[in-house]
Amino acid sequence: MSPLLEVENLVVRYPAMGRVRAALKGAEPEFEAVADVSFGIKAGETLGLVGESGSGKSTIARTLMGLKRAHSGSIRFDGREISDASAQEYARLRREIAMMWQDPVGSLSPRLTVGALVTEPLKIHGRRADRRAECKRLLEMVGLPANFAGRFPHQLSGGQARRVGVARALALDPRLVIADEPTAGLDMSVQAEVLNLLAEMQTRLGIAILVITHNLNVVRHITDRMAIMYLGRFVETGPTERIFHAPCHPYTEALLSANPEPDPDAAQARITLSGEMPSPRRRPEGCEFHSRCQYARPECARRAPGVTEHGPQHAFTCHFPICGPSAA
Ligand SMILES: Nc1ncnc2c1ncn2[C@@H]1O[C@H](COP(=O)(O)OP(=O)(O)OP(=O)(O)O)[C@@H](O)[C@H]1O
Repeated sequence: MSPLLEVENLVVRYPAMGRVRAALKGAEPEFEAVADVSFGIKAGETLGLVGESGSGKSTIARTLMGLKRAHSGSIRFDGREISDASAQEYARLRREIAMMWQDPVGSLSPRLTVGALVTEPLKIHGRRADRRAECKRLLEMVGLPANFAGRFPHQLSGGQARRVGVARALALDPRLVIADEPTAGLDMSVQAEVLNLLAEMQTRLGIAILVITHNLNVVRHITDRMAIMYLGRFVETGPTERIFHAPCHPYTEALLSANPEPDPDAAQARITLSGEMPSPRRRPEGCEFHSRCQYARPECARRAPGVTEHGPQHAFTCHFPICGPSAA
């Protein structure tokens, strides 16, 4: 089955500073927030995008939604190139690609009722439907009683607001949902409820989901595959369970070790990364992770690593991986 979404060699740039200032300083006027990223997602599959703040996750989401233009590379949705789509075409595409924003209460208009919020996408896209019946159907689908339609966002708990966000995202029967930090700010028990809901929606509706998160528990709970981002690049990609069991990239190892684990032995093995992620405005020479890598050798500062395939759908970029010989 060919992927529903195929991204190839995507590069997204932002202005580094004012153009005149950049020219005066002899600096590059733009920098790459996303640098040569490729991935695909099939219908019914969930891909997790993980990385520290500033690694470029939201920029990928914004580019897929047509809110930011790609500098180069290709984005194909259902076989169609969409990276150069017009604003009108993107407006149509939003029926098929839905976004679940990070802050559900903040992203829901405070003056609209839940009923109006959930059915607003139908109105925007001129879809004829019995809105009251659609609202009931969507609320029931996400486990909320129909009488929630009369409530306002401030009357919802965090978990209920997240459910309304899911219902709204599903209103137009999308084929791809981009979920930005779907559990941020929720208690552990509510997080599990929301994740179960997403997993259930995916199985029931066969949609593809791209989950963007810092939270590795979220990734482990609902994704089939994961991509670890550092400075706008993927440093490791592969099946989620495989990476959790045997990561190859030292950055992945450090992220996994920092994940809260009930097992005290695992907690002792926590790796603390030195310093902060460098700025993509001034990329380090060689391997871009070398300044923070506990295994770095002189060669790492000199030469950027290429992509190494390590078994089915598993790949990484590191000169001295921690996973041993390829299991391909
Ligand atoms: N509008 C913008 N103009 C200039 N630089 C930007 C803009 N938006 C993001 N950046 C920069 O691009 C890089 C990637 O940012 P991005 O928000 O995509 O990262 P992220 O991984 O989603 O972070 P977070 O988890 O905090 O949302 C960062 O260096 C950020 O400072």
